[in-house]
Amino acid sequence: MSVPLKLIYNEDPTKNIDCEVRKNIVRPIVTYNNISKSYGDLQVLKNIDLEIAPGEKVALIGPSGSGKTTLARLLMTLEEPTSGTIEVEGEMLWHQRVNDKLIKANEKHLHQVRGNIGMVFQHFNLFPHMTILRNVMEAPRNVLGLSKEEAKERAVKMLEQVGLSSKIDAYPAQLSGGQKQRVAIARALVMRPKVMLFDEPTSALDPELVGEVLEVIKAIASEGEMAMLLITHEMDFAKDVADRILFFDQGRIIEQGPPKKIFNNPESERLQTFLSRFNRH
Ligand SMILES: Nc1ncnc2c1ncn2[C@@H]1O[C@H](COP(=O)(O)OP(=O)(O)OP(=O)(O)O)[C@@H](O)[C@H]1O
Repeated sequence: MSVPLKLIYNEDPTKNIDCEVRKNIVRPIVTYNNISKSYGDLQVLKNIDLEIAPGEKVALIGPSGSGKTTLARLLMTLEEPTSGTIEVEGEMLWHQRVNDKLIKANEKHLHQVRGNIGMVFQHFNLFPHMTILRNVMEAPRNVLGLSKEEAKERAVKMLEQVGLSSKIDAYPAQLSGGQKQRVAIARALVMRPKVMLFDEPTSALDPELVGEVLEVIKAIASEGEMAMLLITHEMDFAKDVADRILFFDQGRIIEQGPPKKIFNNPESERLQTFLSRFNRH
């Protein structure tokens, strides 16, 4: 089925000024359409519209509790929106009721979508009883149905890419936090996702281990193929890696644009205040 191409970010010319991506005609890989999310009386996300282009690196910054993780969890289908839709490659993630008519999401596509999104959280959640190699081979074997040899070949390559070739026979308990997180990254990448979500991947690490993980993510980002949504409190990292920064506050995108603009010429007072806290450190 052909999906009409559209010029992304052109609905509101005030958004993403200077953004290179705007000049290109691309079908977004991820589209949030007027997404709201509430937990009881607490409205955590308010009418979010967001399109991410294939290969685009988007960083979410903002105060604690502003809704960044919730936005990522919705894409992983770990949560359902209260209203609005999310589409991945033009297919929506949930059934929708429009004018009392139920429009069903395509279950087969939903399954594919989940396989196309990799996620790395703050906590690594490795299987403690399996070697590093087995940890990375597990999903290619069980989800993709690859043979043992194929899964092993892929996993070994991935572990090489994150600098852990020498640790393939070790168990998670024998690794540092930074190494564990690099295994978690390899485990997500081995599935060859089209979109990678990183939710504060370094915030549970000792400060001296943060750099090695950020370097690995930067290297992956520079390869260019995957779209990335990065939730981070590391401003220099966001500046280096992202094509576009979204500043979130109280469930809304307050300001967005290329890193240069966001960090050098923030427009809104809220963003200026937020950034001044980091500059003081
Ligand atoms: N399952 C839940 N039930 C109730 N409230 C929730 C739930 N998950 C998140 N919240 C609330 O939603 C708000 C947004 O949380 P979220 O984790 O998305 O923010 P965040 O911007 O990622 O914060 P941080 O930077 O601290 O991780 C918070 O007030 C949080 O307490």
